[in-house]
Order: sequence, then structure tokens, then C-alpha cells
Amino acid sequence: MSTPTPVLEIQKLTKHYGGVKALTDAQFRLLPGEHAAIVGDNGAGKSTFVRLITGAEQPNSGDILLDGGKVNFESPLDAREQGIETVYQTLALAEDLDVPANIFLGREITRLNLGPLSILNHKAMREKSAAMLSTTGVKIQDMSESLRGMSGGQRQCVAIARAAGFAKKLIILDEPTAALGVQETARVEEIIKGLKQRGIPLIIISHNLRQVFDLVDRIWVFRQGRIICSRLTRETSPEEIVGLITGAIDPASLRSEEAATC
Ligand SMILES: Nc1ncnc2c1ncn2[C@@H]1O[C@H](COP(=O)(O)OP(=O)(O)OP(=O)(O)O)[C@@H](O)[C@H]1O
Repeated sequence: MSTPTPVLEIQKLTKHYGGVKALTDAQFRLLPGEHAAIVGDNGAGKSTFVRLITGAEQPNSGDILLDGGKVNFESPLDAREQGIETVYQTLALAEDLDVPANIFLGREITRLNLGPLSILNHKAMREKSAAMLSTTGVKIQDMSESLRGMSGGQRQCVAIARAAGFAKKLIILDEPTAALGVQETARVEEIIKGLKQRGIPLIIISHNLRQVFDLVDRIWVFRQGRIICSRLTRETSPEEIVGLITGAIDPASLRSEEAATC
């Protein structure tokens, strides 16, 4: 059986800051409908990788392919327009605005487009927001409430619903539950499982191995500025992943056709 064209493929991506080799020759792929995790110790190169594939920075060399075609991201907006939605830890939400205004932040629907004097179509934004939240399984009692009154978990859910509503290709979640309690974490994880059922490809950066094993199909291990290995979740274990992260396990010892790409 032939492998489908990856939604995202990364070939030999490299980023050095002067003498600091933040990322060297990174190889990565995300298949249609796949959920993947990026793991690694502090300083392993995960954030650098994410900045490159979301257009926040440009690589020194290497290629980014979306659905098999080479792309160049000049900016985060560029990556977004080409189909990559990212939910950063900061969430990029405006606390004083209500839910529809946040969902359409920077992508407002207008009734009359007169440049700076455009008239917003609040009704359309409200209706589309309600549909996006409902499809993603996010329950918000009062959409006209500003985000200031909402919990961290609710805000995270709004940010994920927005990403899911606009993502043409894939979603990237950067430590989505790092700041959340147990119940809110469980809620956000349910939302992420819903995205899997809808076939939306996703990359999650997480230090929480329990979460990673619960949510994703494949785990990519970063170590000292390189992607050293990827493992199918069902064919590995938390102990093995920790061994790869720390260097106690040599990825070459795991090489096998179906289970790993190293
Ligand atoms: N703008 C920069 N200038 C110089 N060095 C940088 C820069 N950004 C990252 N680095 C270095 O590149 C290496 C990889 O950093 P990166 O932040 O990508 O790691 P990380 O895996 O995301 O770590 P963490 O889990 O702590 O966020 C580190 O040595 C870091 O100090």
C-alpha cells in the first residue's frame, strides 16, 4: 500500500543562530488526519521548529511542503493564509472582547467594506461562531460575555475552536494545557480527541507524556537540535520515549520499517 501524500513534510530544515545550532537537518511528516506530538528536553529545538513552520522565523536551509508542494512562509499571517492555524500559549485572544469578536479577530466579516469605515456584520459573526463552537464541542453559556470572565480552560477551548474553524490544512497546539487544572485539562483533551474524529491533522507540543500517549498517533523526539526519531504511539512506551529524550536509548537500536523513522 502506498503512503498518502503528507499534509506537512519537512526536509532538512536548519536554523542556526550564530554558533548556536538550534535545529539541524530536521525531517518530519504529518499524514492526513494524523495527530502527532513533539517532545524533547528544554533547548532541544522544539520551539525553533514551530517558529519555522508557522512563519515566525525563516530557516537557513531546508524545505517545507504542504500537500506535496513547496512553500515559503514570510510571516505568521502567510502561514495562516496557507492553512496552518497555531494556538500559542498566549492564546492571542483579546480579554475585553466577546467570543464572536475573538473568533473573528483580524478576520472580521463586514456588511459594507469601506476600509477603515467598514461596517461589521455582527449577526453573521455570532452565527458562525456559534456553529464553530458547536462543531468543536465547546459549550459557552453566554457568547456576548467578554473573555475576562472566563476560565483558562474556556479560553483555550475558544482558541482551539477558532483554529479548527479556520484551519485549511492543520492545527498546531503549543502546550495547550500547561496552565490548566486537572478538570480543564480533561475538557481540552476531549476537544482535541474530537478534532481527531473530524480528521483534522494536528501537531501538539507537550511535556506531559501521559497526555501525549492518550492523544496522538505518532511521537517525534527532539534532542540537542535534531529530530532523532519518530515512534508510532502504539508501538512505544513512556519509558522508551524518556530514554530517547535523555539519550539513554540510541535511536539506531530501534530502527524498524513500520515503527520508526530515524
Ligand atoms: N533567538 C535565538 N537566539 C539564539 N539562540 C536561540 C534563539 N532561540 C533559541 N535559541 C537556542 O536554540 C536552542 C533550541 O531552543 P528552543 O527554544 O527551540 O528549544 P525548546 O526545545 O523549544 O526548549 P523549551 O522546551 O525550553 O522551550 C537552545 O539552545 C536555545 O538557547
